[in-house]
Amino acid sequence: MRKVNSDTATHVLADACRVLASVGAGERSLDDALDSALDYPELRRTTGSLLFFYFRRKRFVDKWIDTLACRPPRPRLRRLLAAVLTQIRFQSGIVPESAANVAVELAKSAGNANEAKFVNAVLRRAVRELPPVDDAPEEVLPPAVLKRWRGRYSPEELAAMCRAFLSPAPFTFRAERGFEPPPEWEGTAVPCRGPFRFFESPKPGLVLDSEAMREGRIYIQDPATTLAASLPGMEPVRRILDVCAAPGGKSLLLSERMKAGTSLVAADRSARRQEQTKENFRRRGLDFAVITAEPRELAGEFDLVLADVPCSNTGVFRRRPDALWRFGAAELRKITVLQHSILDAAAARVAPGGQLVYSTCSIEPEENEQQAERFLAEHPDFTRMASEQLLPSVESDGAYACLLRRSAQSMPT
Ligand SMILES: C[S@@+](CC[C@H](N)C(=O)[O-])C[C@H]1O[C@@H](n2cnc3c(N)ncnc32)[C@H](O)[C@@H]1O
Repeated sequence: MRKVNSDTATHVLADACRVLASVGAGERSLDDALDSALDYPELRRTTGSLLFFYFRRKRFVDKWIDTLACRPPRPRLRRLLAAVLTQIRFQSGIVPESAANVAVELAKSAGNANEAKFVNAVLRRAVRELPPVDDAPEEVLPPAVLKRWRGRYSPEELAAMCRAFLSPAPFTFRAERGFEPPPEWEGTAVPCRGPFRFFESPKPGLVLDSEAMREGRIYIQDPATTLAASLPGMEPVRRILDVCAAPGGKSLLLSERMKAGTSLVAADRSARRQEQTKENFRRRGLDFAVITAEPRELAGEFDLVLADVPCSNTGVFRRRPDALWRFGAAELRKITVLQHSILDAAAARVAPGGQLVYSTCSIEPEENEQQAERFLAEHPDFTRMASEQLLPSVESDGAYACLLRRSAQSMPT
């Protein structure tokens, strides 16, 4: 086992606590918190990895804290215990006693001797009595999610989803036509929709640091993203609008399918995310228009409109395990109202006879089929041409996409 430099270990643990405080009771995503709450951004990977383990095993770790502590720890100490117990039980490269020592020193440095004593007592016991780990869905999935999914999936499907939740997602990337990953990347082809080429590699460092990455010849993406981009027919399409484009992943996929002379407008409400869209297009040598605007502020008529809307992310829990812990009835209501308004705004930009693709990375019916049903009931000039959902598995993320066509006879909006 690796003995980690104690400064590094202290910084990682302290930053993990900061990020957990910033995530709070579910107001912020783990990715956003990692982007903004770190004192040591150079250690982001290590801190992120620890917190990914935590959100996959949150149910176990939280229960363990309750068993070990004779009284409920105050939030600051609970966060410290959550982080260090995750290291002790789930991070195989870490010596449990060293992790415990670092946590006790951190508690001491906060200046409260009683708190440090408490942390010391809890952790000495934890290291002596490592409890067995159970991978059953009721020991892993957040209760709110388990309750919903039990009604929808068979025990076998639920167990498979749980296995996927517990396994870190493989590092996958899309390669442009004609690009072959060099042998040292040890890339293996991954199945996907449409004419795209996806690979999995156990060497993310080599891939991320490559010339091909800088030139945009490859793009880090999950194969499930090809579902939305492979549905529309491209033959009559000359004008494309992506209303939720940032950071450009699906626009890039469409660019591989579009005919010469087709234009694409990539719109998104987030100026910050659009900087990344611009950079992704620049690397690829694409001169698509990038605009910052809300979907309802957009104008013009397009042969193909893509609405890849914000969602609960329940289909991408392998990459965002914290999303399942943020999921709840109130969040679902809020996000479906937003999706409804974005889909309506996107539909208004579809030319008569044009196509509309609605997509999410959720597997909740309210965000997928039920949105499509509501839309069709309110827009009789649209017809559903196809729709499909992928369930998350150890091979790919979950996704949903629906292709709608506007009648050629309908009046322009
Ligand atoms: C799922 S992401 C899009 C991912 C993108 N299509 C890709 O493949 O790279 C959803 C996007 O919707 C945008 N969005 C547009 N209108 C929004 C609104 N009113 N509220 C929140 N997000 C909105 C977000 O900024 C975000 O970039």
